[in-house]
Amino acid sequence: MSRKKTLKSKGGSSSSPSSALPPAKENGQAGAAARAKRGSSRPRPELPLNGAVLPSRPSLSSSGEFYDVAFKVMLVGDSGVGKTCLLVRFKDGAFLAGSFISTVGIDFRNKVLNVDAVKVKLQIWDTAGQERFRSVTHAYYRDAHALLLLYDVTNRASFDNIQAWLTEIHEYAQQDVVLMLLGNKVDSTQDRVVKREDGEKLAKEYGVPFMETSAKSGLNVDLAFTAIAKELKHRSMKLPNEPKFKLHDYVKKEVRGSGCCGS
Ligand SMILES: Nc1nc2c(ncn2[C@@H]2O[C@H](COP(=O)(O)OP(=O)(O)OP(=O)(O)O)[C@@H](O)[C@H]2O)c(=O)[nH]1
Ligand SMILES: [Mg+2]
Repeated sequence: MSRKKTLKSKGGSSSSPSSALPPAKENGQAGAAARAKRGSSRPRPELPLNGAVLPSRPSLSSSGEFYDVAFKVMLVGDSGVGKTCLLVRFKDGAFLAGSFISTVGIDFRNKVLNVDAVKVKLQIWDTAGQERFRSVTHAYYRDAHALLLLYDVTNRASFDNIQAWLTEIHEYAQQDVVLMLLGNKVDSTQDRVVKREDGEKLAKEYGVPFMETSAKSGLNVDLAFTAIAKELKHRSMKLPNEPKFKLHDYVKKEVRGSGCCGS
């Protein structure tokens, strides 16, 4: 993808609730991609854009779990950075070792988290990083409440492409989308080519929270999704006297380093 230094300003964000949400089955697969490819109707709306805030009347997800509020999170970044593995680690607590199977189009998984006694359902969309699927994923940005943007610390090009991804996000996503930068594969210490400080510097430049992760070891994986869930929950359900949740501060406090001593 081409690299652009400056972010383009967006010509007004649409907040129509005709959001791209999944078909009835719990873990969507090719159906969503096929629909997007056909350019026909996007997945059936299910949640309003600000989340389904119904604390007094919990909803039942298709997996049979109750939830109070639901949000859509998208994983984006170059092919091979570990988006699918990150999602599988978070959802199933396992690592997909072995040969790399690139995602085709788009896929999703649901997970319900307990955030301050509120059940938050995250509907997590795993996009294909390959350039040829870019037009498919563009169609889904608009309805995302949060984006996790990944690069691979063992692949310099994936880091260099972050600015281009940010340009794309600025162009297609909602202006107030919650964004977090993740440097994945920190377990591969021998192959690391992107220093933690480089990731921190870039994140600071763009004002986004940052952490390094490993889908293989599980480092910071739950934290990344929990932090997003907390931010979204607080945004949609803030009580009058409740202090504002500060995502940056929370991440700084909770993040674990990849070194020996959890620094
Ligand atoms: N060492 C290590 N390898 C990882 C990690 N995460 C993913 N991988 C490996 O990296 C390769 C790509 O992982 P995927 O999760 O499929 O990458 P992706 O970002 O989903 O790629 P696309 O679907 O093409 O966009 C696989 O061989 C994984 O086993 C990690 O944290 N550490
Ligand atoms: Mg994938």
